[in-house]
Amino acid sequence: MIKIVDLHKAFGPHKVLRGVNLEIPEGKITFIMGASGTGKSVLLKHIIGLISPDKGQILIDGKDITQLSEKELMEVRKRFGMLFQEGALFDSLTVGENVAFPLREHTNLSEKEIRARVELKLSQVGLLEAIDKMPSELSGGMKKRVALARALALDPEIVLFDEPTTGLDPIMQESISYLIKETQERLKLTCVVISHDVPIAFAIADKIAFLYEGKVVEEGSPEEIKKSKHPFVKQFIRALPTGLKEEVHEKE
Ligand SMILES: Nc1ncnc2c1ncn2[C@@H]1O[C@H](COP(=O)(O)OP(=O)(O)OP(=O)(O)O)[C@@H](O)[C@H]1O
Repeated sequence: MIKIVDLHKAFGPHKVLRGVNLEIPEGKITFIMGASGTGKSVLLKHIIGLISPDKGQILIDGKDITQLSEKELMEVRKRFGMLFQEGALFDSLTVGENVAFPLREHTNLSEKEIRARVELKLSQVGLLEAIDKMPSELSGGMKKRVALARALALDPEIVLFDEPTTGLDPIMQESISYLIKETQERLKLTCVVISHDVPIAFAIADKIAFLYEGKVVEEGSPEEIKKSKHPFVKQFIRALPTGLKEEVHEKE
């Protein structure tokens, strides 16, 4: 289990996180939602120790990772898979080489073992046939699938997703969401997903937490969130178009 306790982070005068408290249950999908610029990505980066807080704790199985050395953090990070917003495949490497990349970086597996693992991970996302293709030959959704295969290459226990469906058409969004859900259930992963997508969160999340003004203001199952009385949460889940949502948000 990941427990975030009273987390504070400012960049200069800009206080982004102002006392975040959140429990992320093991073997479940937790969505972190909130308006643009509220600090969702900053929070995610704290969870893997890429940013250290001004105050507060991140407990992973009871151990506070904010107190670890860089070397100890590297060990903790081996338990994580990450799928960043831009997908970030290496354009000059084939799909197979992209998935092999973390295996070459972090393991001593033989070439034969790497090939077998890459084939397994690509077949888990339904893209084995693309193994020798270049990223430029793939659609946006296929790239996300490859990025997911790469995030799963090291058999992580915890996978962090930063907006996994952004930039995809609605059909592809749904397909990637169900792939995440199906993979999470099959591999019993702990998933943390940052997303703006309310229907997808309601469809696949076990838990949803809303970040607003630097704090978690609402958390619970999708059913509980639907009944939220918090004005921001109510507005957000009414799924107004983004521009409009920000206008309403500013007027508050
Ligand atoms: N390294 C940094 N230095 C200075 N400011 C930063 C840094 N990282 C993030 N910020 C600021 O922190 C705020 C929160 O950023 P963050 O990327 O976490 O937002 P977000 O909620 O993920 O937004 P979006 O939904 O648009 O991705 C922003 O105002 C951003 O400019």
